[in-house]
Amino acid sequence: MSNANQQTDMEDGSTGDEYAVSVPEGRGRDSDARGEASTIIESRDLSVWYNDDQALQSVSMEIPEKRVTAMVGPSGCGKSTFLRSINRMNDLIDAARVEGEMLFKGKNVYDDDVDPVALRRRIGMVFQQPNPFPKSIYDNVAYGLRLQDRTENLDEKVEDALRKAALWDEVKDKLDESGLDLSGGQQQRLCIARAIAVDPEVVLMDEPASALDPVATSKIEDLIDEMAEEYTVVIVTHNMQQAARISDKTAVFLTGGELVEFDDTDKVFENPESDRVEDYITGKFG
Ligand SMILES: Nc1ncnc2c1ncn2[C@@H]1O[C@H](COP(=O)(O)OP(=O)(O)OP(=O)(O)O)[C@@H](O)[C@H]1O
Repeated sequence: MSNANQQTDMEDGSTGDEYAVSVPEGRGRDSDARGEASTIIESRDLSVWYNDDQALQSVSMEIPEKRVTAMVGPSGCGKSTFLRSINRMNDLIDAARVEGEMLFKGKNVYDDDVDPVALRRRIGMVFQQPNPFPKSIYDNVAYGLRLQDRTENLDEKVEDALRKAALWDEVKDKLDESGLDLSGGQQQRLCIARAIAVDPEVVLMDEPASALDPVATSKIEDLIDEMAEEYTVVIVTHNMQQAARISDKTAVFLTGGELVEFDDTDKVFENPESDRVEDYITGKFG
């Protein structure tokens, strides 16, 4: 798909959530054409607390394989907390406590015999701020492969990841230069290349385009669409137009960490079940 004509979300050029949202014509992903997908991740009554404050309330959701699932909702409603629960990044936060289950291919990732480091190899993550290592472009992409002693045909693997991240043509002649010297949008695609170099099954993205300009955002959106051919993508976004453009499924969280609606993206945006969701997506609150 091309988002070249969608560089801003609103006619007045703003990108804020404060205006009413409608589903754009020619939505990016056509779930029906892809048929049924099996569930790869399933949360069952998942609740998360930070000390005594509950951030997620008994969330149950099935995330389809090789699809794009978007999480939207007002600030502080628990989107990032849910995302981090999938690959146990919340383990790194001392105050965080999890109850319930998060199944990845049927196995609860919180079982005692699950190694979180191994889990994160299968479920990679891309953050809001591009965070390349202060290393060469090549070494950024090769990093995870070297850690795992998977250095056979390393050049090919690095090229393959950079191609999949739609960055190869821009960097192939300067692989030895620092990743930090790239533009913000290129740095984010480098982080995506680094995440996919180790062949994860799932890529979690926490507002991956919110620090980028509209052109770089459009490239990331196109890339997410392509990534879903091979990976399951779960993305947190503040931008509901973006969710409508790029996702197959949308989860709407509302204040208090409640999952209020989870359905096909066009259903959520065109005909939501819940009045609260309708109010939220039409900008009446949030
Ligand atoms: N490390 C933390 N320690 C304590 N409380 C936290 C921590 N991280 C998040 N919280 C709290 O948990 C709740 C959910 O936060 P979370 O970041 O998951 O929401 P969000 O929907 O992703 O918000 P935003 O859109 O603003 O990023 C908030 O009340 C937040 O203050």
